[in-house]
Amino acid sequence: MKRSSTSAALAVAEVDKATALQLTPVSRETQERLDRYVALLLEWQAKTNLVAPSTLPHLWTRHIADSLQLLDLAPDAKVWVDLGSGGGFPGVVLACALAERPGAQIHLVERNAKKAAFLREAIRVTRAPSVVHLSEIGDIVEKWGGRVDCVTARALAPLHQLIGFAEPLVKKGAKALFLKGQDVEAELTESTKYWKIEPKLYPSRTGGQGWIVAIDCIERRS
Ligand SMILES: C[S@@+](CC[C@H](N)C(=O)[O-])C[C@H]1O[C@@H](n2cnc3c(N)ncnc32)[C@H](O)[C@@H]1O
Repeated sequence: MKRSSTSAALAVAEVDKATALQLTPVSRETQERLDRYVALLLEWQAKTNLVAPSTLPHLWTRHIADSLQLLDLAPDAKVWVDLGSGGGFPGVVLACALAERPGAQIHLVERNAKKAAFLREAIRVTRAPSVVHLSEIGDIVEKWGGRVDCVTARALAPLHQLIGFAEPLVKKGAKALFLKGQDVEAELTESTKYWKIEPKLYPSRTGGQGWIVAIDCIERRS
């Protein structure tokens, strides 16, 4: 890349980071953790596809603020389970933000060994309170033994499948928070064929056509 285009890219990234931190402000300690996470992600992105390359110039708004906005919807939650964490959204970002909260623990469930290795390294460099489970989601949620306050997922599966993944944890008292795109209404219509749910919908703070679906109670239709 030529020097002028490199500095233009850096300027775009700076503006994006400032925008993200305005949308979802964090403490200085959390920002330092997130900076370490972003540096690691950019290093690994060269060899492992962790996020869509087209989203890299807007990493802070598209991925980090998108993840951070979940915190206000579960302000007292300490134990989180993030399903299909991939490159760490929203799980690693939440873990960075909750690092100072006593008792906070974020479980990251990922079946891809390379991505799980990245997640472990991200936790190491950020010292975030988190555990990586290299596992199929079904195997983990069915035998979940401890407390869980919140279950999250982003870009993992259609909503009716996410509800099926989350059901055992919601039955144990967790609130489900799913980050969804513009087709949320159609996905909700499909979901109600299989599940009795009373979802709440929140528009994404990061703009675009995104929505957050919050569900407190899940019952399978017979
Ligand atoms: C499209 S990526 C999204 C990653 C991240 N949540 C994000 O928003 O950037 C979906 C991730 O879920 C993982 N995944 C899909 N199905 C899974 C399953 N049944 N059990 C565990 N991980 C799964 C994939 O390996 C992949 O890393």
